[in-house]
Amino acid sequence: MIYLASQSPRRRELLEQLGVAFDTVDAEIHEQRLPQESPADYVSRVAREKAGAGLLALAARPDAVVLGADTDVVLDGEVLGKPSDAAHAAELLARLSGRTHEVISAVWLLSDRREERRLAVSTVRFAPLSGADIAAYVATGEPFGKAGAYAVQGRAAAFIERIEGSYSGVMGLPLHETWQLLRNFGVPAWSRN
Ligand SMILES: Cc1cn([C@H]2C[C@H](O)[C@@H](COP(=O)(O)OP(=O)(O)OP(=O)(O)O)O2)c(=O)[nH]c1=O
Repeated sequence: MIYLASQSPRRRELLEQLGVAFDTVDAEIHEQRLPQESPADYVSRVAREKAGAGLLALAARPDAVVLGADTDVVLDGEVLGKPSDAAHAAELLARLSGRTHEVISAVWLLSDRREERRLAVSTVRFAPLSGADIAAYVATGEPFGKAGAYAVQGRAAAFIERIEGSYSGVMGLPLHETWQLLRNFGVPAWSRN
């Protein structure tokens, strides 16, 4: 049985899109980048810790395969994270304005016998935004709970000139990479009715 170690409704929807039967498991972990840790290493570690916490919580089920994922926005080597309030959201969006940034998504599959990871790195180009654009977007409430203070699948689509990489990865779960991992673990996608 597959378990998604995530509270994110977006990840649930994305995994449903693959047609895989799964359940969710609670896996709250503390997310903090270590000194000297690269953004990709950080995102990967957090995703693995989520999956590991899920596996631990399911110790009673030896057949469990747990999926953990993490997504972050990286600009000039800095991990932007989620906005703490409206002013922080506006500040993050002003930094992304007119520039290209990276979105790193890591996905891990863990069982008590094996573990495997895939990473999806995408580049996203934002149009130059005015102060009014940013204020209007923050007022929608959409930036909250999102890495980099925007949602590609929401109204921020209006700001995005170009994406290269994995659209589902930018949303939070890179589906091609997830499908590859599931196959390697012997879980057929499209298995759900
Ligand atoms: C860049 C971007 C991020 N996001 C979201 C995806 C992730 O849910 C969130 C990044 O935070 P994460 O820490 O990756 O995930 P989460 O806290 O939402 O969920 P959980 O830890 O329970 O799995 O930002 C979008 O929805 N759209 C986007 O365009």
